[in-house]
Amino acid sequence: MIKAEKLSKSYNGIPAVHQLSFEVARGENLILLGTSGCGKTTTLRMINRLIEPDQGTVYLDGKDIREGEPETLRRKIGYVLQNHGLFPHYTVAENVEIVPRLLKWNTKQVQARTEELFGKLGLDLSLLKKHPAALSGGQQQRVGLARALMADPPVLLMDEPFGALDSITRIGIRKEFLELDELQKKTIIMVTHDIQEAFEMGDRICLMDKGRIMQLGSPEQLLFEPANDFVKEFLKQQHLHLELKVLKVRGRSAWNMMDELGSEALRNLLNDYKS
Ligand SMILES: Nc1ncnc2c1ncn2[C@@H]1O[C@H](COP(=O)(O)OP(=O)(O)OP(=O)(O)O)[C@@H](O)[C@H]1O
Repeated sequence: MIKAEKLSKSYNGIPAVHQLSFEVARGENLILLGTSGCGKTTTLRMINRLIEPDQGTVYLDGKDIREGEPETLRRKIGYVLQNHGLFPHYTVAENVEIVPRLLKWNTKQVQARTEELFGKLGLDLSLLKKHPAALSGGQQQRVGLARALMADPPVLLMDEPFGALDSITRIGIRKEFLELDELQKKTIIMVTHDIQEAFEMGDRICLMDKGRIMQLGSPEQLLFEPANDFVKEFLKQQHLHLELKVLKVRGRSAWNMMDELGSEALRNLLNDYKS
């Protein structure tokens, strides 16, 4: 569905992203994970042409994204910005109507889609008249998602979508996102620096450092088959917690997994639970 081929981007001669290549299958959730400044946002923004790469190509369904107009591309790709990215001087209604207005939907269509999405996202319709500042962080984030989903784009890019929320709200809203039917079939690329979040939400994780991919693989692969010392070190502190998360998320028998993977730490922990 999405293929990035040897993407590079420098700012003032300093490389931010270097020769990055990856593919994302239809319906897959790919997480771009890494510390601040490793090039996650630059990578994400090269996919919807908010940033043009110095080198390399992005393909959407086999077609070079530079071939059409950026606006046409962005209708196929929803974008949830860091800190919700709502326009502060627009009401909530005006914010969510931006793309439908561009697509010249009539008022009835806009209203029906807004009501549908607000229902699914647990947002009260009375919020439509308010300005973003009058909403809680969780509500703002949901409105940001609603705005990105209005035209039902097949691809969704999310840049630290939960970054501004406190940790309790964050866990709750993450769970809601995972269960939302609107997101089930979408191809999602999400940026985060939160390791737990990456392991909970990603089908695959692209761990980056200094503009390069350190490892791209399933959560299990990163945990149990780290490609290098960087990956090992990056996950070290939270390893046990992540092992349990992987088991829970994948819904597989912990004992089978343990035999397959032979993880000593997990074996000890499960033995503790058993006794
Ligand atoms: N417009 C710009 N001008 C100059 N340098 C930039 C610009 N945008 C990004 N950079 C630099 O490029 C590098 C990668 O930035 P990027 O925002 O892609 O990283 P990131 O991993 O998303 O970081 P964060 O998690 O902090 O958002 C950083 O060193 C950053 O300072």
